[in-house]
Amino acid sequence: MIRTVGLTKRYGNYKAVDDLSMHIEKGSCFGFVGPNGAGKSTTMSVLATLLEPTAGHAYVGGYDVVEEPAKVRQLIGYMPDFFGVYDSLTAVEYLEFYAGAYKVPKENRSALIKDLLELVNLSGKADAFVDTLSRGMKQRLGLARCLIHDPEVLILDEPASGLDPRARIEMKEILKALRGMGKTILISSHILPELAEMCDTIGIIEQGKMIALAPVDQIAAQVAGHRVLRIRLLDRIEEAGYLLEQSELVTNVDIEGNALLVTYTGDDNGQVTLLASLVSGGYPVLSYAEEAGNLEEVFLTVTKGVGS
Ligand SMILES: Nc1ncnc2c1ncn2[C@@H]1O[C@H](COP(=O)(O)OP(=O)(O)OP(=O)(O)O)[C@@H](O)[C@H]1O
Repeated sequence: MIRTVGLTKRYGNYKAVDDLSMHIEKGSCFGFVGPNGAGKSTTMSVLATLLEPTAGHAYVGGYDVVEEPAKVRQLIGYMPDFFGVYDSLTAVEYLEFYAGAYKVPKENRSALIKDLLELVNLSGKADAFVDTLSRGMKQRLGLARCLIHDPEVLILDEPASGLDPRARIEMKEILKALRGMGKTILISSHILPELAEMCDTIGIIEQGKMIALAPVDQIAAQVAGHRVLRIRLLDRIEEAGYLLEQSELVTNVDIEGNALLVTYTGDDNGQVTLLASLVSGGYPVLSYAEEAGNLEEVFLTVTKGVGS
């Protein structure tokens, strides 16, 4: 449903998106995660036909975003990371304005707007002025706005950013409902675990390049080659760290209090050998454990150092 092929976008000499290729199946939810400035918004703006690529191609529903932008716009609902709302309008008036812009037949508008407000849990705020809504409510109204022409594809640039935990949960629930309706969703965030809860595929982008892309249940496994071991010792911490650094399966050792955080690229058998080398060397190992397959950890591991 969405495809980019060698997509590249430069701002002057700076490559914000660098030879990015990805494919998002119809009906799936693709989580686009990356640190600030990674190129998520730029990629999404190209897909939303607001920016032209410098090189490469992007397609939505088979339409080239440069060749047939009008067709693409009809297919997508795009929610930018920052958007203004017209404060002097009520929630209903705001949606009526967009329904008009998308030429929704007049006779259908009020039922449609009622349904959309219900979907985004804003029925009680139908006649409230937009400037009286909380940030979370404004975000949900923005989501309703991008659904006004019943698009098949949603491109949502950090829809949960700046929201408190409760508002994030509400947003997540709405997105799940949209998935249930069969929409294809491309959603970005800085927060991998949050995306993992609702997406089926995760792409991690940094410095304009896709550095990991896998089904959500495999993204941790994909980087399992870089798991982190936490080894607590009674003493001789630095010495033990030095010993472990000699292993070619260990790429980094950090000391945190009385624990070593060991970045490890081997398999389970190698871990046993590593522990055995500590024990046989007489190091007083208190505990030895793999850090839980924490997705935030995965994210930090794969993005570590690339952007710094
Ligand atoms: N109009 C512009 N002119 C010049 N550079 C830009 C422009 N827009 C973005 N950039 C740069 O391109 C890079 C990618 O920005 P982009 O907004 O796509 O990243 P992002 O992953 O969405 O980041 P964030 O999570 O902070 O929104 C950044 O270094 C940014 O400073």
